[in-house]
Amino acid sequence: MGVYENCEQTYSDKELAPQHTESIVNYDSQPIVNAADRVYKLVESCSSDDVYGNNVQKAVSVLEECLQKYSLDEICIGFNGGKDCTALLHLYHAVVKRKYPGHQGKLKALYIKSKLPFPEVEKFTQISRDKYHLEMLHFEGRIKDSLGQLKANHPSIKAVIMGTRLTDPYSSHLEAFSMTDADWPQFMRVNPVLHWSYGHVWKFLRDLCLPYCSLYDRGYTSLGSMNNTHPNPLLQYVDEHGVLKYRPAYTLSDPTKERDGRN
Ligand SMILES: Cc1cc2nc3c(=O)[nH]c(=O)nc-3n(C[C@H](O)[C@H](O)[C@H](O)COP(=O)(O)OP(=O)(O)OC[C@H]3O[C@@H](n4cnc5c(N)ncnc54)[C@H](O)[C@@H]3O)c2cc1C
Repeated sequence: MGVYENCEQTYSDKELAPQHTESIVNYDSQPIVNAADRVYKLVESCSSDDVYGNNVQKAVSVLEECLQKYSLDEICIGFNGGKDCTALLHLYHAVVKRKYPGHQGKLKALYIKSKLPFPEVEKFTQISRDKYHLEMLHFEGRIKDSLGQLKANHPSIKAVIMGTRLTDPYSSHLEAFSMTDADWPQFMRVNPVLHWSYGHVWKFLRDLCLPYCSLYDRGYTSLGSMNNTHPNPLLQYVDEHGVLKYRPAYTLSDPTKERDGRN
């Protein structure tokens, strides 16, 4: 598993676990190397009534439009280790590979560290940095202040690609390309996965065998900081030994309860 050898169990590891050998799994051991081929194959083969496939297609075309409007130097992806931007990072990587096949440089990623980050999130962002060859633009503290520092320290950046979905708080008015609000540091917010559902994000991560933060396999369905995030109570169960456990995030059946572990 290369870079992932020391990391906590991911979905991909679980699929390889010995107890699962009786089932047939479409496992991709090199999902990042094969990103462009697999993503574009998915997009090219989807039918008009396939909501998931159409959402992936839409995300790819928003990213392609972004790459027409801005150079790679003018773009960074907002990456905090959450599931939405994990799916998005893979899409961005795939679209860049398709448009610039010989590109060897690093993609810029913005990571604003919260006051009390989960160590698992920190670790996952580092693993992703190495695996996707990211240049991390690292800040700490409030998002708004950090964006002010981003503008001052990296004046070439004009657009931030984000994993925001319409169901996120205060996001229902957003479009694929929306400037930040007038009282925020000015960046173009690029929102390729706005119309994705909770289930679409998990389908994408699991179908493409992408690594994701291990907290999601321990019942967390939406990640904030350590002081305001818990496993989702809807995923709780008691095992045969009477031990309280949590099912993985992708098993959550009611997507409206995604943030039930956050306060
Ligand atoms: C670039 C940017 C521009 C913003 N502009 C505005 C604005 O104009 N007006 C306003 O009211 N609020 C703005 N916000 C705040 C935003 O609306 C959310 O409040 C914030 O993203 C946290 O939401 P969440 O907890 O739901 O996180 P998420 O659902 O995880 O956030 C959605 C997406 O934002 C990005 N993101 C979130 N947190 C981070 C982080 N710590 N480091 C890097 N990327 C991150 C990721 O791409 C993530 O997928 C902005 C945030 C960012 C990162």
